[in-house]
Amino acid sequence: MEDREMTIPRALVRRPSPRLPEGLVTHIDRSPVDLDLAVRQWEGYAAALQDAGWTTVEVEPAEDCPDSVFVEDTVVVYGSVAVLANPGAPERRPEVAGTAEVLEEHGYTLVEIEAPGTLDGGDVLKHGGTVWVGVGGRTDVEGASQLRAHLEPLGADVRTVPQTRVLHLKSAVTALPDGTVVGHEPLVQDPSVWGERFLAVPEESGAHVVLLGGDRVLMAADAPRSARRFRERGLEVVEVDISEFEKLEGCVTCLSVRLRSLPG
Ligand SMILES: CN(C)C(=N)NCCC[C@H](N)C(=O)O
Repeated sequence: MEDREMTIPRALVRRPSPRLPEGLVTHIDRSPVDLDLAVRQWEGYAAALQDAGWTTVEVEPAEDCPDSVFVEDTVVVYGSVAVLANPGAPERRPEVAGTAEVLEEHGYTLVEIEAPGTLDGGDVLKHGGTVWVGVGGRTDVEGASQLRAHLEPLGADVRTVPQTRVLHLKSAVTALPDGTVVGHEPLVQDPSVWGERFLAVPEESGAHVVLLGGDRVLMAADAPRSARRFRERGLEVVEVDISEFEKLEGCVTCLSVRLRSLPG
């Protein structure tokens, strides 16, 4: 693999299904989703990635899968290995094939989480060589241990974290570029897992950041106080409105999979 290829920043995204409004809700009450607005918000999200220098790669849309826009849940990418998820919600399992296809075309080595283990990509937070896996919701102990078996030979330090208060681990916490783990405390099961590196943020959506490279982060527009704190820490914050996806327990992380080392 050439160095140039190692550094092309690309991100998988998947256009919303016309059935998006039927997407799953688990921890919140259902409210109507405006499909046209959702499509515009998705386009705005993809444009924000592109403006930040990312080439977006579209996974073939899965029209019959309401939650398929949340492409993050279908895979965990580590270097040139793609660990295909076995989503904890059976209705989401057909989403995985489309992600597998595009990653195979791009030269990734595919491995998979096999039943009876379950694992959703949204339960996996990576930073540096550490991989935290939220267990207790969509991801079970067996799924987490299969992930460990795939990633530890690659040098990852895989740690499990209890996770039941929200849908996914990354609904509760994500990491800033310097490795600070941000979370809205009422939703974080055990902040002591992260010790000194944990930073409480005042809004639920303030806990969700996508790292765009350097000091730039992408986050939802409905967490202005958290955004201000990040700016005070020297970060450049890009905000996008994703209200329609939040109605389905989605957040900014769920809508893409960043491929820093995509070969070819
Ligand atoms: C970090 N998060 C939250 C995610 N990666 N995924 C959100 C999936 C939402 C979907 N309605 C579902 O219930 O599966």
